[in-house]
Amino acid sequence: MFSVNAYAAPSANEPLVPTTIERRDVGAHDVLIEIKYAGICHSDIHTVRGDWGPQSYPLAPGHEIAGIVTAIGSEVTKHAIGDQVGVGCMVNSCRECKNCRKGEEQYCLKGMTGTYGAVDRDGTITQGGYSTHVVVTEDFVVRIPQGIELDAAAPLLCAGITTYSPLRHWGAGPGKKVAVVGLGGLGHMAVKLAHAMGADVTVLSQSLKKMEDGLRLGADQYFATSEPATFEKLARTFDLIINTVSAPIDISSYLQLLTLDGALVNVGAPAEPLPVNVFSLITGRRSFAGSAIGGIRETQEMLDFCAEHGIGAEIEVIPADKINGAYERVLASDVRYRFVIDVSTLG
Ligand SMILES: NC(=O)c1ccc[n+]([C@@H]2O[C@H](COP(=O)([O-])OP(=O)(O)OC[C@H]3O[C@@H](n4cnc5c(N)ncnc54)[C@H](O)[C@@H]3O)[C@@H](O)[C@H]2O)c1
Ligand SMILES: [Zn+2]
Repeated sequence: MFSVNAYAAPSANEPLVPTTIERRDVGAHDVLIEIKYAGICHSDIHTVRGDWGPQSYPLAPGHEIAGIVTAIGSEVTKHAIGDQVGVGCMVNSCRECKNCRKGEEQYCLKGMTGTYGAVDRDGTITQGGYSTHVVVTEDFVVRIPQGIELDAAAPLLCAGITTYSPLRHWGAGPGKKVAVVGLGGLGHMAVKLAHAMGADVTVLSQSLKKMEDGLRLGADQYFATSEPATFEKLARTFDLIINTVSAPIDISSYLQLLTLDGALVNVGAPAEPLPVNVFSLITGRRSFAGSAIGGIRETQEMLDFCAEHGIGAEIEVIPADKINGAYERVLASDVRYRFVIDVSTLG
C-alpha cells in the first residue's frame, strides 16, 4: 500500500478537504495511473451528499479519470508505460455472469465495482479520481486516442459513455429525431454525439439562456420547456428523448413528445421516483426506459468515435481548491459544461 494526495468528503454535509488515501500495490494485472485530470460529475455530488443512500467516509469521488500509465504489473498486456488512458465509473465486475460476458459489465449480476465508495474485491472501499494516482486492473482501463486532449477527454469517461450508449442502443442516426433534455455535463455530450451520429437534434432546456451554445454544439433546434407552447408544438415529434436532468421532471408531458414507438430514456438519476401517467405510454406504444453508463468495450468504441469526429467535452479546468465552489455552481446549473480538476494542483 502507498499513500497519495486526494480531495475527499469527511461526511455528507461537510466540504471536501485535502487529505491522503491509500492505494494498493500494483498487482500482476494492475496498471498504475498518474491522474492528470478528473471531471466533476453530478453523480459525485449525489453520492457524497448521501442522495442515493449512506456512504462510507472519508470519500474521494471522481469517475472521469484521465492520466498516464506510470507502472504496469508483470502480466499486463493491454497498456504500456507512457500510454494515455482513462478510467470511468467502474473498476471491476465479476466477469463471469451473462451480462459481463456480453460486455455489459455495468449490469454485472453480482454488481459492478464502482470507482469510488464500493467494496473492492480485497474488502477495501474504493476511492475515486480526485487524487494523484490510482491502481486499476488492466481490463477496466481504456485507451485515450491521440488527438483528444486529456482534460477534454476526462468527461467522456462518464458523461460521454452515458449518453453514447443509449444513443447507439436506440439507434440514433440519420433520419432520427433526437431530443436532449437538460444541457449540463451529460446533455452537452448527448448533443455533440447525436449530431455526430447524423441525427436531427433538439435541445429541451428550462430557458433559452444557453441556446447559442446548444446550436454551436450541434443542435438543430432549441426550445424552452418553461414555455407551455413548446409541448404543443412538439407533440409526437421525437423518436428518442434522452433525459439528463438531475432533478425530477414531469415525465408524462415529455412522453407526449414521442412519436409512435418512440422511447424516452432516463439517464438523469434523481433519488425521487418519477411518476408516469400510463396514457402517455399507451397512446403511442411508447417506452420509458433507463440506461447506466456503458460497458468497457463500448467505452473504448466511444473514445475512438470521439477521436474520429474531433469530439471532446466543453470544460472549465479548475484547481483542487475550487472543487467545493464548483459543486455549488453545478447545483445552481452554472456550468458550461463540465468542471475538470487539474490534478497537479493536489500536490
Ligand atoms: N445513468 C447513468 O449512468 C448516469 C451517469 C452519469 C450521471 N448520471 C446522472 O445524470 C444526471 C445529470 O448529470 P450531469 O453531470 O450532467 O449534471 P449537470 O448538473 O451537469 O446537468 C444537469 C442538467 O439538468 C438541468 N436541471 C436541473 N434541475 C432541473 C429541473 N428541475 N428542470 C429542468 N432541468 C433541470 C440543469 O440545468 C443541467 O443542465 C445526474 O442525476 C447524474 O447523477 C447518470
Ligand atoms: Zn458520472
